[in-house]
Amino acid sequence: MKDVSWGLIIGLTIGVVIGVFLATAALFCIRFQKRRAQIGSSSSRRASAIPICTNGVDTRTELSDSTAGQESPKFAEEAGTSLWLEGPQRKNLVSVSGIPKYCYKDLQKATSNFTTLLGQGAFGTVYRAQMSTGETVAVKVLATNSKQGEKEFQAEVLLLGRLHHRNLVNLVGYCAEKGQHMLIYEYMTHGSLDSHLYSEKHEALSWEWRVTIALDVARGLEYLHDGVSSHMISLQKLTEGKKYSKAYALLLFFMQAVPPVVHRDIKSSNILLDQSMRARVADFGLSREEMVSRHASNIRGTYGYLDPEYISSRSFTKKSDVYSFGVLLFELITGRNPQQGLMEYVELAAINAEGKVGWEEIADSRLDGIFDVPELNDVAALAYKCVSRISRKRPSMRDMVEALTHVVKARYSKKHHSKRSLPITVEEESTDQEPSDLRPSLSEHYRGESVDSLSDF
Ligand SMILES: Nc1ncnc2c1ncn2[C@@H]1O[C@H](COP(=O)(O)OP(=O)(O)OP(=O)(O)O)[C@@H](O)[C@H]1O
Repeated sequence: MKDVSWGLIIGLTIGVVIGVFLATAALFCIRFQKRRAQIGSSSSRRASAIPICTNGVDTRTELSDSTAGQESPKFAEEAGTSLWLEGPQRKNLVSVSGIPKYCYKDLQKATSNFTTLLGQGAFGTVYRAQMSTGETVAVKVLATNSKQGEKEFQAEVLLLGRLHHRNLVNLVGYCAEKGQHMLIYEYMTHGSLDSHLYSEKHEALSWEWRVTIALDVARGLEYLHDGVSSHMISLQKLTEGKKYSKAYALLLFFMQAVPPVVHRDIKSSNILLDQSMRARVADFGLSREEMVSRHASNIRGTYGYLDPEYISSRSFTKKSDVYSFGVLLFELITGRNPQQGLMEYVELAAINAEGKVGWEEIADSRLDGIFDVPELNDVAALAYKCVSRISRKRPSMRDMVEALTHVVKARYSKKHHSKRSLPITVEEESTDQEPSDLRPSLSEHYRGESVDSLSDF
């Protein structure tokens, strides 16, 4: 009798759970269809029609502007939902991943037959493409000597397409035709950070802007390292203000959740600056089989930024990225190239600096002494923790986001101590939401320009 009633209870419970699950799934489908219809018909501020090749036939599909990034969550949602359920595309990898597939001939035309060269990297050649829709993108044509097969390429595209953050150079499409593999990225108007630090073509970046860039990079890396937990915050945001129902937000969350990604090649040439001079991490999520350091066999990465522990153990971890990030911070402070003895210079300065003070000695001469000394010391002390030889003593990227945010907030409150009328919107801050009033305004990214106004972008 006891057995029968237990069986009944278990049976009923399973029945109820399955029933609830099916009802919820049905609700999702209805909401998705509705949402898809809305997205399809909405004339989003940034939306543009991009020709997309599907099963060999050109179709036009709504796609948000690549520059939208995280400022507008529409891109991820549109890619994730509107394309995902497309009937005819269902069998196509493009529709499953939600990543638009571009036609070779369109890209050929948009790059004037691959002549609009932006540069050459370890993975291939990058071109600027002006699409017929008016959108500008960067096309990375992967080197044909790559050992990567079709499946690996598709897997890479699938992963990259799931990573979306405003401090990443997001993938907006791909092309696999005529034996070529291409990745299409958002176009970064202001080029790479290293050109701003070292090229006379650009004015020197102000100290304040350097800190802002550091915080941007920290946020991008934090997202890569703790992707899923960052999404927890996004989930919270999705449900805020009843923009989406909890169930719908939960589904979006699971569709976008990504495994942690270790970058493996953080360096100033992999930090690109967008039209607002906002820093974004590039070249993440790419398989790096070919990317072997010129200086040591089987070591992948770039000389000058390599974690010494990785060199000895051959095991690359998130903390190896933290090390490279520390080097990048010192690069921002000193304006010196890590491949030309930066860390030796830092180690010498560390003897005098005793950890927390005296780092101003190594400040970039292009700053002309215009920086807040305690702030520079704080950032240098943080950088020094990142480059600790013992990886477990290094902070996490989350710690770095917190610490750098604190530096910026302290600056803000110091500056506005006497101007109490301006509010500090501390609550605004989260891992993927920029507290815009903590950033110098656009006109202030070059050295010597006033940063009294903290106006929004
Ligand atoms: N999305 C983009 N927008 C604008 N310029 C870009 C973009 N992606 C790359 N570039 C430019 O193209 C050039 C080559 O970039 P790529 O990332 O392939 O190589 P790299 O970072 O210079 O070197 P490596 O591959 O060794 O890291 C660089 O000058 C870079 O600034």
